[in-house]
Amino acid sequence: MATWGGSSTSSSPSTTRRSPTPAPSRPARSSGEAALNEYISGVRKLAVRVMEAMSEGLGIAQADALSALVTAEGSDQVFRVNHYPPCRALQGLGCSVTGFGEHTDPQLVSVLRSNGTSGLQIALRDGQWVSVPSDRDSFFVNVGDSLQVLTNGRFKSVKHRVVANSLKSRVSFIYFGGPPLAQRIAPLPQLLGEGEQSLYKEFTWDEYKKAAYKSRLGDNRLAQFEKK
Ligand SMILES: O=C(O)CCC(=O)C(=O)O
Ligand SMILES: [Fe+2]
Repeated sequence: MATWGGSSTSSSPSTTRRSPTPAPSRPARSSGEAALNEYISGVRKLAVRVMEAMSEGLGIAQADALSALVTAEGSDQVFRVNHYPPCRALQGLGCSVTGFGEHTDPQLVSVLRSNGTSGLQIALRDGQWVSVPSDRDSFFVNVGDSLQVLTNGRFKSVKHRVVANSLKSRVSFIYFGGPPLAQRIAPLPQLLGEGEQSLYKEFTWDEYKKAAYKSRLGDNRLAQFEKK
């Protein structure tokens, strides 16, 4: 299938930026950079709140049991801007072109906002694709593979993709909250019930990232770390 736009193609420039943690240590060089830093710090706070609510929902007494991994010194955070130009050739054809192929995000949590143009879809358990409403004032929070492991599968990383729009350009801004490279990714001990074993082999975030880069986007990257 053809791919249209997205962060990996040169036809539509996009930006991947590693965010300083927790806050920039030097003054911003421009008002644009200052605004970007402010935005990143805001969505990071949102990610922390969501992870705290998840801990609470899981009955974990320690509120920051999950969120501490994204606030930790050296946490691995990425901010990405994707641009999908309109694919006018599709108009009236009743078919679609992939903008960003199906995948799960490897980090703990992703916080996405778009310019209000539709295109993002998630896969339901039965494999059916459903569109995520393209409200520019809403945030879409996605569970990543690492959070699936930390919760021993209680939260699942959801497969998603982007389908190009025939009329409007789509721009998305995504904050990916990852742990420090040396962080061991394993189910939280306080979460495991009596006799409950981890569903996954042990690995660090660095090992998982390296394995993810070696795999293809659409591969089930967690599969090689699942205990058989
Ligand atoms: O651009 C989008 O809406 C989603 C992109 C995405 O899933 C990603 O960058 O991981
Ligand atoms: Fe993604």
